[in-house]
Amino acid sequence: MALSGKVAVVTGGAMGIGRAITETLLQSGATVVLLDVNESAAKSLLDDLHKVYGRDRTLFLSCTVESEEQVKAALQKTVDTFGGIDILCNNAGILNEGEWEKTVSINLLGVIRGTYVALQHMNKLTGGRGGVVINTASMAGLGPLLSCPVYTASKHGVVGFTRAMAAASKASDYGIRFNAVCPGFVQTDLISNTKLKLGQFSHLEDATNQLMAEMRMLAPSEVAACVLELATDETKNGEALMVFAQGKQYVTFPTL
Ligand SMILES: NC(=O)c1ccc[n+]([C@@H]2O[C@H](COP(=O)([O-])OP(=O)(O)OC[C@H]3O[C@@H](n4cnc5c(N)ncnc54)[C@H](O)[C@@H]3O)[C@@H](O)[C@H]2O)c1
Ligand SMILES: CC/C=C\C[C@H](O)/C=C/C=C\C=C\C=C\[C@@H](O)[C@@H](O)C/C=C\CCC(=O)O
Repeated sequence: MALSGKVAVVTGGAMGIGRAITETLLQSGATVVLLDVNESAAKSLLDDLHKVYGRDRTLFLSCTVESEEQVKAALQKTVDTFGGIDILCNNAGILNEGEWEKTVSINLLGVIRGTYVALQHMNKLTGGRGGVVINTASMAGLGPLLSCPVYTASKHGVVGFTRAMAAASKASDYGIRFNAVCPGFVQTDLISNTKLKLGQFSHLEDATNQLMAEMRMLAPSEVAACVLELATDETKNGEALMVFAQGKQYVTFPTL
């Protein structure tokens, strides 16, 4: 299988897109460590996964991506348990325009934190074995969602950070590829009760619902399949892969 012998870490791996990524990577032969704050969801998922994949290829570690200490401990535990890290999926994210600082803290700072801590373990220049980092951005990381400006900003930041890290890694010979997956609307808890999550922009919910209807919904597994493509195609570095109901498309960015 494509990922046999590989060790993957998935943040926000207990639910939604992260759960689908976890399952897809396991199906491809990887060992998966899922980090999440939702212990009940994670433990329920682990029970299901153990029945299918056994107990030796999955591990749940309670960890918020907002905490440097917890992320460092979780990734060290991963290395101590499984010998290294080959794939990091910075997937954890929230939608909350009312608590916009928390949105930035999780969606953007959490991606930066996970990347920088994992770099210490993955970088070939510091004893790592290289690998790939896949960041879950959004179509809102490529174009503005009028009802959630801060979420949009956080996801634009994820795309920019991913592309810059890809260039830095290539120029520095870290041996690590960096890519972003940019889904449209996906049927998960994140898009439930959006009116509450839009804060001062809740009056724009209808416009977003209209866009949702136009773009139609994705299943989490469709996003996970694109994550697997970015993980296994070693020609992909610095890419942003758009995923929408009609298909998928790599973004062509302007050359400055
Ligand atoms: N659902 C969509 O329409 C959509 C579209 C594009 C991108 N995304 C992005 O996909 C990612 C996953 O979202 P989802 O739709 O699966 O939502 P979800 O709410 O179903 O899952 C998010 C997971 O992240 C976990 N999480 C939240 N805060 C955390 C933290 N501080 N530390 C660790 N884990 C944390 C949650 O417990 C949950 O398990 C997010 O980055 C989101 O922005 C979602
Ligand atoms: C309320 C937010 C819910 C979920 C956030 C999640 O990340 C999903 C995002 C899904 C889609 C985002 C689309 C962003 C589109 C913008 O670029 C918009 O300004 C363009 C409008 C229509 C695009 C169609 C077109 O350009 O032809």
